Amino acid sequence: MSTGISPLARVLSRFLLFSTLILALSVVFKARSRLSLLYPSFITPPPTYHTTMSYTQERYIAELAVQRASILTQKVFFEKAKGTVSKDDKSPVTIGDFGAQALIIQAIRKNFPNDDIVAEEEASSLREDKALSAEIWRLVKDIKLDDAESDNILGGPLASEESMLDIIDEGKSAGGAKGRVWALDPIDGTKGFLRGGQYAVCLGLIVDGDVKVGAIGTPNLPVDDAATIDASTGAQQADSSANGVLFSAVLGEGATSRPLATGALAAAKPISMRPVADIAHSVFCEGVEAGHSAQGDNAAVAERLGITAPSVRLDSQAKYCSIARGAGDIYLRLPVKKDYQEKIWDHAAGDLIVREAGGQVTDIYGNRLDFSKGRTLAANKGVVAAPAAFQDQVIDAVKVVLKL
Ligand SMILES: Nc1ncnc2c1ncn2[C@@H]1O[C@H](COP(=O)(O)O)[C@@H](OP(=O)(O)O)[C@H]1O
Ligand SMILES: [Mg+2]
Ligand SMILES: [Mg+2]
Ligand SMILES: [Mg+2]
Repeated sequence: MSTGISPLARVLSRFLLFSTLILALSVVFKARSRLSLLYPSFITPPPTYHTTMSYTQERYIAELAVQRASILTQKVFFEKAKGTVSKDDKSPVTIGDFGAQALIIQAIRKNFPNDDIVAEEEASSLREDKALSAEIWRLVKDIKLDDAESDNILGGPLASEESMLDIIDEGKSAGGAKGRVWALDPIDGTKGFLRGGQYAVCLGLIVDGDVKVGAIGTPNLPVDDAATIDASTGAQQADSSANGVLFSAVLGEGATSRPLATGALAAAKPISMRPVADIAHSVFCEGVEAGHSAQGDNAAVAERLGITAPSVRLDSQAKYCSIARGAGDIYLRLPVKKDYQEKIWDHAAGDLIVREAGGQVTDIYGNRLDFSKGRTLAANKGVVAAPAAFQDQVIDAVKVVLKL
């Protein structure tokens, strides 16, 4: 049966419908583009403004994580659980190094799961040494901050011995010039730690090759920023016996120190390098270990600068922290071995803390440390840190002594 509509009428009506649709669409587009001249936001999404990131959360997590790991290192020291294994670079690796690395990586993973991590230690030797692994787990499993909320923020206790080993191995990133990379030295100055001297728990955040955040725990430095330095023991001497400091910095926002606490963070105060009128009256820091510290060359540089005060010898990034709060003025780390490449975890946090406290940090040629080259500072040799106004003068002396 016929419907009464001819095929021609059907084609015509479809054509009409189609052209009405096209017309309607063009009217809408015209109106939108006109409107967008007056109210761009009507069409275009509002522009996103890239303000300077404050890294508040990163600083907070770094400080808390370093604080919790420092509690472990102290526990390990006081229990005298000094089991060590040998590593390729012959530096002792202790229970504290592995345990602190696991605790800090867990905190980073919990809060910033997509970030890369470059950490000093790896778990392969532990997987072969079941007794050492079990001993580390015994000490790590109960470590927590007194403040439950803060501890929760870090992810609470680790789940198991096996997951602890896996977490330790999450610090194997290659680093480089792109993205967010945490540089972690769970115990810097392991030899100082074993001697009961200075050591530091160090964590830095590098974004696109630039250090943005640094946090360092120094459990054996006096809380008092103004404590005097005893050159013979290489440590600051405080009137009170309160030890344990947490330093931190964010690029462009200054450096602070606060007492290392066992729960929530203690109150922080700003720190800065002390004013130096004449470089000859300054004090310089250097490493204790002759294998890392060219003490003869350092002394020759000091002599050229007219410095007569004896050097202060400290292990670890406690040297950066000390000059950043005015306990000493210059840090000299001239190369001992020609081919040695400094590791990024030995410098990232300290470099930023000193610069934010009014200092300058360069290599022996006067070039800024370049954290974009991977796991090492492949583009630099040695380290020289000094009050910014005197950096050139110190570098000139270094160049003469090292015949650069
Ligand atoms: N030949 C060398 N030159 C410079 N630094 C070296 C070195 N051999 C090892 N180191 C590094 O020196 C760090 C200690 O520095 P300092 O002597 O200032 O305390 C060690 O960190 P760890 O103790 O974390 O292994 C290690 O990475
Ligand atoms: Mg080491
Ligand atoms: Mg180190
Ligand atoms: Mg270390």
